[in-house]
Formats: sequence, structure tokens, C-alpha cells
Amino acid sequence: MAEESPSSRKSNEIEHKVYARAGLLGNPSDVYYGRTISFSLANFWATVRLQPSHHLVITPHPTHDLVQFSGLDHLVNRLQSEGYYGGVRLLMSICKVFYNYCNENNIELSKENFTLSYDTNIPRQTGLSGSSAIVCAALNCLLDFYKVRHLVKVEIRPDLILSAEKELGIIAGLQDRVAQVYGGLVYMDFNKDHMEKLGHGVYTPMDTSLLPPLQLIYAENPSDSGKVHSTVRKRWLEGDEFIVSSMAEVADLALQGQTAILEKDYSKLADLMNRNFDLRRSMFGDDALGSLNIEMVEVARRVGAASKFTGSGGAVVVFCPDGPPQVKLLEDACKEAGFVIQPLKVVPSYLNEDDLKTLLG
Ligand SMILES: Nc1ncnc2c1ncn2[C@@H]1O[C@H](COP(=O)(O)OP(=O)(O)O)[C@@H](O)[C@H]1O
Ligand SMILES: O=C(O)[C@H]1O[C@H](OP(=O)(O)O)[C@H](O)[C@@H](O)[C@@H]1O
Ligand SMILES: [Mg+2]
Repeated sequence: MAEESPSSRKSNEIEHKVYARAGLLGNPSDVYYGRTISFSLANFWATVRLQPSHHLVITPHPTHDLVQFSGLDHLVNRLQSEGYYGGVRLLMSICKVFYNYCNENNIELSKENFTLSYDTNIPRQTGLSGSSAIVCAALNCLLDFYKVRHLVKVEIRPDLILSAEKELGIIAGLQDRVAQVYGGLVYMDFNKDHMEKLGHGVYTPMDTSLLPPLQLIYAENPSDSGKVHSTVRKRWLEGDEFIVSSMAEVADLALQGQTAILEKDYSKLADLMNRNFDLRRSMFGDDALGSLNIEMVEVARRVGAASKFTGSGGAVVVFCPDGPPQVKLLEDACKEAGFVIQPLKVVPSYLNEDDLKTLLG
């Protein structure tokens, strides 16, 4: 299962690449002690580079952390489309979480400093987990720079990545981070007992070759996962019966999906994907999901394909049960609607030997 980790080292520089992820079934129940099946995709990735340096420096990205504008209209347009934040706060936050975790667990860190910089081609805030890709790649750099990879268990790493985002007030779940730490296709069970006893879920890598060809549709339409989740989260915490039972049904789709994928029962997979989106829609409501996002799902369904969000909105994973002619119909429909469509490329697992050793210990 292990492939070489997508990292590289030039003299004493460290670079890690982490791919976008798609939730195939069960999301967003990961935020609610549920189950999901998710995978990393080679279509998009973020890279973080670490270079040893005298001071500790977090380098702003020239475009994602823009602070120089041609004028007020440029500044205001930019804030309206992309919000106030780029990746700098993500890098700072994972440094803090990593440092605290090492302190609390008696993992000694040398006194050396570094400069962190990042780049990403993951379409911003489209539910492809651009945020945790940056955080995960930074964590990988820190693990290697301080040579502590063997001391930080693989199952714990998604929690560290999530803590870094929670620290910033981003409402998020673990599925993104698990898919991005493990790579490949992973079945995840976030059962409450396990989560409380072990401090993490139970993660089972699956063979990526079991998946049928899948398509990705997305639009440049940033949506904030925190905002999308906040009302449903509040209702769930209050014990709202409809939300609690619907979320349990979403979690069950991943359980059924695991069997369907293992048996290559793709018509069942299509039904489960569609049901997944229908349940999300009934819980979150059309206003929170946004008409453009709903249209991306609908465009696929109009050609008879199965479709659902990869994350909280912005991108859609599609399965065309009738094969290439149906994919062609879908491409034409997307072109007309102004959506980008491309075949999904699933990344195999990229845990290395040191990572695998921590799973045994
Ligand atoms: N492509 C990106 N470049 C820079 N920062 C990003 C990017 N995508 C996300 N972020 C940062 O992560 C935060 C949370 O993003 P989120 O809503 O979770 O989007 P995603 O679905 O891509 O993970 C953003 O507010 C921003 O600070
Ligand atoms: O709503 C979802 O399906 C996911 O939303 C977040 O992911 P994002 O890529 O930021 O949209 C969240 O982090 C995930 O855990 C949810 O499953
Ligand atoms: Mg995110």
C-alpha cells in the first residue's frame, strides 16, 4: 500500500505536497460522529516549503495573501470574492499546535528555526479542502525538519490539523485531514465511543482500483465551510430530532457504500451518492447551499448521473453509470452552464515506512 511520500529535499530544504480531497459518501457526518468514505485526488494540490533560517519566518503568498492593491475598488472586490484570509494564519496555527503537542507529549524539539512558504492550485474554498491541504503539508514539513515523524502517530495527525483550523474558528471535520494524511481511498468511522476512548476515529484504507471512473465539476465560487455548517451544527448540538436522525442516515450511507464498493455494486453506489446529497439539501436548506452549488448537482442528474458535494460546497463528485457517452453529455451540459469538468484522478496511499511504523506501535 505504501508509495513514496510526495516530498522532496533540496540540500536542507524540505517540501511536501498534499492533494485535494473529495468526500465520496457520508460527508458531512464526520463532523457529527458519523462515517465517511473519502479520497485524495491528483487534480489539485498544495505545497509547503521549509528552509532552515536564522529567524522563524512565515512568508505570505504573493497572490493568496495579497496586501498591495491598485486602489480601493481592487481591495474591496478582492475582499468580497475571497474574504480577509489567506494561508498565513493556517501556517502559524499549525506551528502553534505542533509545538504544544510536542511539549505535552515530551517530544523534544531542537532549537533550529525555519522559513515556511506555500503555494496551492486547489480552487479556493470549493469544498476540495484547500485549507487542510496547506495545513497538512506544513505539518509534514515540521515532522521532517525536527525529525519526529516516528513519534507522532499517523492517526493523531488529522486531529492536529483540525485543531489548527479550529483555533481559527473554522468549523470543520476530520474526513479531509484523514484523506490528506493517508492519501488514497479511506473508509472512516468516527463513532463517539472510539473518538472518546482513542482520541481519533478508525481509519481503513481501501484499494483505489475498486472505484469506477468519476468526474469532478466545480465553479469559481468560494463558500465558507464554517458559515455553511454553523446553523446545522447548532441544531445538532441542541438535539434537533430531524438533524440527528438525518445525520445518522448520512453516516449509514458510508457503511453501505463500503460494501457496495468492495462488491463493485456501482448501481448501489449511484443511489447512495444521490441520497447523500438529498439528505444534505433537506438539512441545510437551499439558501445555505447556494443556487450555483445546487445547479452543479442538478446538471449531472439531468443527464442521468449520480452526484453530490465533495465537501461543503463549490465542487461536485459525479458518477456516470452509462460510461463515456454519458460523460460526453455531461461535458456538454457543463460547458453550457459555465462549470469546469474534469476526470477525477485518485491518488494512491502515500504513507511511508516511518508512518506505517507508528500505526503498529
Ligand atoms: N486556496 C487557498 N489559498 C489560501 N488560503 C486558503 C485557500 N483555501 C482556503 N484558504 C484558507 O482556509 C480558510 C478556510 O477555508 P475553507 O472554507 O475550509 O475552504 P476549503 O473548502 O478549500 O477547505 C480560508 O478562510 C482561508 O484562510
Ligand atoms: O460539509 C462537508 O461535507 C465538509 O465540509 C468541510 O470541508 P470543506 O472542504 O471545507 O468544505 C469539513 O471540513 C468536512 O469535515 C465536511 O465533511
Ligand atoms: Mg476547509
